[in-house]
Amino acid sequence: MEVVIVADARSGGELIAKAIAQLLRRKPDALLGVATGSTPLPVYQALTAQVRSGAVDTSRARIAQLDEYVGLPAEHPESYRSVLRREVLEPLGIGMDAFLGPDGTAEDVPAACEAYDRALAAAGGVDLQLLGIGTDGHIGFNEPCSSLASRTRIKTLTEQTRVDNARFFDGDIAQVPHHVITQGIGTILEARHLVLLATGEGKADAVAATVEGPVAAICPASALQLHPHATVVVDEGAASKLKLADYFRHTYANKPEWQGI
Ligand SMILES: N[C@@H]1[C@@H](O)[C@H](O)[C@@H](COP(=O)(O)O)O[C@@H]1O
Repeated sequence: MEVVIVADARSGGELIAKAIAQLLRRKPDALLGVATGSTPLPVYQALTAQVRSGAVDTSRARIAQLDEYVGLPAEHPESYRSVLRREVLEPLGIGMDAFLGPDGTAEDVPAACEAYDRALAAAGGVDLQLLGIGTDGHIGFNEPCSSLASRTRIKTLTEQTRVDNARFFDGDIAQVPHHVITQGIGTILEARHLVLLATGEGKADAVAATVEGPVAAICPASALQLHPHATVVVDEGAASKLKLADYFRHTYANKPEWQGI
């Protein structure tokens, strides 16, 4: 696992957007796994700026969703499908025909979950999966004690995650669904490159457990330690509880630039 400590969220966004641009130059129809939440927004903004300046071409790129609320109509402004359309697809000029996501409105949710895993595999797998992290170490919506081998499935949100996400629902927790579909940890680990972005001191404990703690289901993001190409990008706040911060700074500063992340 590589840990890159950046000055702020904006620099983190630019670094990851650069890696995505490099991937798209190598593979124009790459399947990009994207996450919702506030943290990845600087990545999407930096990538959009690159598209507008002509530095990167996203016309053949494909987008895959990480997770979704169960029961919210697809057109609900806070369904993750709507959020991704607004924050990723439209700014990057990518159409819904290049979008893969689970059906959170399906009558048969387990069948919809299995269908999504099959669709990801049929699309050739995710090339780069961008991840945020919950304060409890969750990735996607894999809450603590999720199986590290899990596939896409339905999960019940913890009260903390519903409280955290109420800000997207007028601060009204009653509007936050209890159930979600999330790519499983086993599914996420199949992506070729995992890039987790965490910013702010509020994520410092979760980041320390992810990077320096044991691989354990209590911290789902610690499963990244099992992946051969995982990059954790953190700002100073999110890095503040890393014991090996100086080591991470030193190795990244001395890395050959052509390697990228
Ligand atoms: N399902 C999403 C996660 O994918 C995201 O990483 C997390 C953190 O969100 P934020 O980046 O806003 O802190 O929120 C939600 O739970």
